[in-house]
Amino acid sequence: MAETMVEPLSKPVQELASNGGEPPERYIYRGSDGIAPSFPLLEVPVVDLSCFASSSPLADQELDKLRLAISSCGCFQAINHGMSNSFLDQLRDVGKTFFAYPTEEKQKYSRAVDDTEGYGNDSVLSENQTLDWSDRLYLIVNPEDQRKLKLWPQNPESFRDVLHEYTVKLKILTELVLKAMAKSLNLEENCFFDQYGEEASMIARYNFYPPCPRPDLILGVKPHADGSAITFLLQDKEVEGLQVLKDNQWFNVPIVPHALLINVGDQAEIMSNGMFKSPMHRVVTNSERERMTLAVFCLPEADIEIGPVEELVTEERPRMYRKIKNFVSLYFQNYQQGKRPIDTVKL
Ligand SMILES: O=C(O)CCC(=O)C(=O)O
Ligand SMILES: [Fe+2]
Repeated sequence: MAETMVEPLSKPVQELASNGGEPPERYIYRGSDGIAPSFPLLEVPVVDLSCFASSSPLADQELDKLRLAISSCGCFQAINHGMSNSFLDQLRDVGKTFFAYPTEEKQKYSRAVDDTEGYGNDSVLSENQTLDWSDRLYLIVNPEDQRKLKLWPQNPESFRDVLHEYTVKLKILTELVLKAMAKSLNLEENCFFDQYGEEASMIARYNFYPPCPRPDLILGVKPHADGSAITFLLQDKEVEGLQVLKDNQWFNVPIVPHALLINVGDQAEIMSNGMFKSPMHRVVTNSERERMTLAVFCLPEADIEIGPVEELVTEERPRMYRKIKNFVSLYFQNYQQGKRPIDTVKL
């Protein structure tokens, strides 16, 4: 995921927030899609993952729900994913504890100017880029031999174990979900998983959004679609902020306690020949409360060529995307220039 930086890292947003005053110009969002004072709520389907794990009589019904969800809004709330509430709380707690430390402690894990991994904020790739109102901790968690442990916080003490355990669990869930996505279209269950590969990468990103003095002018994350195959998002337990674009309108994504929000990324849209939608989404800020989320991006192995599954290319539905390897490298080149990376592989 090499990005080319044009200037050194800027101040943590957390410091800007605690210093008060008017936020710097570079954070003001100038998109035409504006930030209204309120938004309608999106009805995100809730899918019971336990129905896919065994030969449940409810499997067919749940597969229909899954297909409808990811071919319309591009995301669903996954419940019965096999992780306890207390474990999800621990995952949130280690992140919140880390971001609550003084800057010096966090900066032990700072990302290098020419890297994406570590503690830091929005990578500055162009002079006129609008910055996101968030600080992050971005870590490759899989394959395990690619972990850079020097960037993994040693405090709180349980941080590394908890994130490791989450990775192991999500690896299993990724396979389950990719197979269910194939079955929901009556395809051979391995058709997406084979393209994804056994040694796929998983990248974890803790997103920390300090309270923002101008939620009417500033976004936590600019509009984007994920470059992954699928993304798991552990939302903040109490504070909303995520919005999804549907029918050209922004909707708030509700918090479903104990659920994981799973969304389709560009690479699953490509593999499904556009049957599944990689939704545009963004994060709004609020002036009262901080918010923290944990996103895990699941990316197909970089040297496997991905492309639309042949069964999904028909006369009525011609091939929409060309085959591509290492989609992620192309992703960043286009994203910060305000282009949708997936458009560059459209036929
Ligand atoms: O924090 C959120 O709700 C979403 C973050 C997100 O979209 C991302 O990290 O790609
Ligand atoms: Fe995202």
